[in-house]
Amino acid sequence: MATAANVYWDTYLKSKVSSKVRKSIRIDTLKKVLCLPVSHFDDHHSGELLTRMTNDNQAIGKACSDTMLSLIRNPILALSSFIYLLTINWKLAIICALVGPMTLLVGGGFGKVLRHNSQLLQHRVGGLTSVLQEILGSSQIFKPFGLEKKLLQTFTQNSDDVSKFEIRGGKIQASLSAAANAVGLLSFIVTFIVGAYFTASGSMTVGGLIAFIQLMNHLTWPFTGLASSWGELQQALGAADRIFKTMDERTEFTDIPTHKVNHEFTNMKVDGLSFGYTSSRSILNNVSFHVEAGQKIALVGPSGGGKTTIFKILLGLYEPSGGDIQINENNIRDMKLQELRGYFSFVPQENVMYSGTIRENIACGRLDASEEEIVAAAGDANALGFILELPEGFDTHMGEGGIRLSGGQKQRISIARALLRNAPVLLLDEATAALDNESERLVQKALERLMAGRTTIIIAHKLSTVQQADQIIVIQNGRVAEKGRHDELLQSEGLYHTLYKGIYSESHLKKGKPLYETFPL
Ligand SMILES: Nc1ncnc2c1ncn2[C@@H]1O[C@H](COP(=O)(O)OP(=O)(O)OP(=O)(O)O)[C@@H](O)[C@H]1O
Repeated sequence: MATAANVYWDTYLKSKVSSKVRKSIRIDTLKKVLCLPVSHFDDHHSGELLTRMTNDNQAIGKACSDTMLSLIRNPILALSSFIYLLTINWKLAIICALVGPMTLLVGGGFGKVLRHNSQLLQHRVGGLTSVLQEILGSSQIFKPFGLEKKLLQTFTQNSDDVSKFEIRGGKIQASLSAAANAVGLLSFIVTFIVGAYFTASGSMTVGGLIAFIQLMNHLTWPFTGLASSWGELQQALGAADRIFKTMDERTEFTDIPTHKVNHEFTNMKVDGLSFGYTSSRSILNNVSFHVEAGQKIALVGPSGGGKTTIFKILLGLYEPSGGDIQINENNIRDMKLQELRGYFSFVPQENVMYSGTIRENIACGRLDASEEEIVAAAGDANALGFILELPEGFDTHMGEGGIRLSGGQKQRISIARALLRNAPVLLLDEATAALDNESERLVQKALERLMAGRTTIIIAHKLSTVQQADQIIVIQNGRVAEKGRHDELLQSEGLYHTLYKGIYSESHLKKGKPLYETFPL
């Protein structure tokens, strides 16, 4: 009964400790990840961060239970056995105890190699996880393009690489165990020979030798076990190194901040803005424009010119390398990031949906919004109709395993979020994906409501949006090529005129309607 209870508590407590440690590391790592700047995600594969949260976390959890226990328990066992053996024959006990330093030497040597291998292995596991993530998230593309074979090949190559380091790790661990056992066996043989000599010379009885040999096992196996545990500890320390590396990364915030919307907005001045994602390539050069409260500003220009980059800087996702941005006459460099972000609602082109209910997805706009406010935002975003038609309405689950919404429906959820946020400046990256007429009409109406009375900066693709703007800023190769209203820019016959002609002229000859509905090309 006592043994059964002992086994129960031993297993239960070890798993409890391991689980608590893993949970705490998982949460601390995620807290850190949430505070990392966007640039970190440009340079690191998400698979790497995933392995920190899974494999590395697992290794540390194990080390904190089984390994740590054996590192504490085994020396105590060895020490008590040693004291007992001393009472039988102190000379033989000292010879026998030499097993200790020898196994520790073996454990230390192999442990270093194991730690290095574990670093290399986890790096490859990170790569493999990233490849797997990409494959799982791209079924809409790899199936029509018939990429199954190519993806399998890429995955197999990465998997082979992981397997190579796993097998190498197994070999090192096996060598460590074999060497520790060999040391144990050697110590047994030496003790037996010396013991036999002591017995023959009369300084030890046969009974004493038999008792000694039976008991010495309790001295040698804790040490051989210690060598394996040492190896495991080294692998866990490798995992801890990687987690600490993430923990030491530079963050945007020291702790998860509280965000609040800033309702007061009078103007924004962007003066001589310069920026490059890397020091070797400049993306924005001396970009300047002013925005007054209530204005609609359209950013247009050829692809890759830097329009989205301007949004990223306004949202504080990247720091400008030169120039100034002032909001209400205050330089954004002197603001906290949460204060800066509090001026904006952002509607991206790609509508990101989280797993959770439709209600939760809309409430991302303002987490403390009431049910009435959520319903009203859905109504204004023309989303209420389709939400109420769903069997579970606002409680319908989205994301993996949940409902899949159409492109237009997702856009309307995104608009509802922005309406709920009710920030004074709207940053809108107009969608280029074509919707059917009815869906387009519903999205357009929702956007009109969202923009009404709100300062708006739009990365514009639709001709109608551009024509209605108070100011059009044409961005080309990271510079402001032209600024002005639609008519003024057409008259000046610059880049805007060329882009406009490109979408308008041919159809104008035919039906008086634009050839393309998006602008610019
Ligand atoms: N995270 C990044 N790291 C490095 N370069 C980037 C990054 N994001 C964008 N770029 C580069 O910056 C340049 C400007 O990109 P940006 O997305 O701002 O252009 P854009 O005018 O919005 O283009 P589009 O109209 O096609 O969306 C491009 O050459 C792009 O390759």
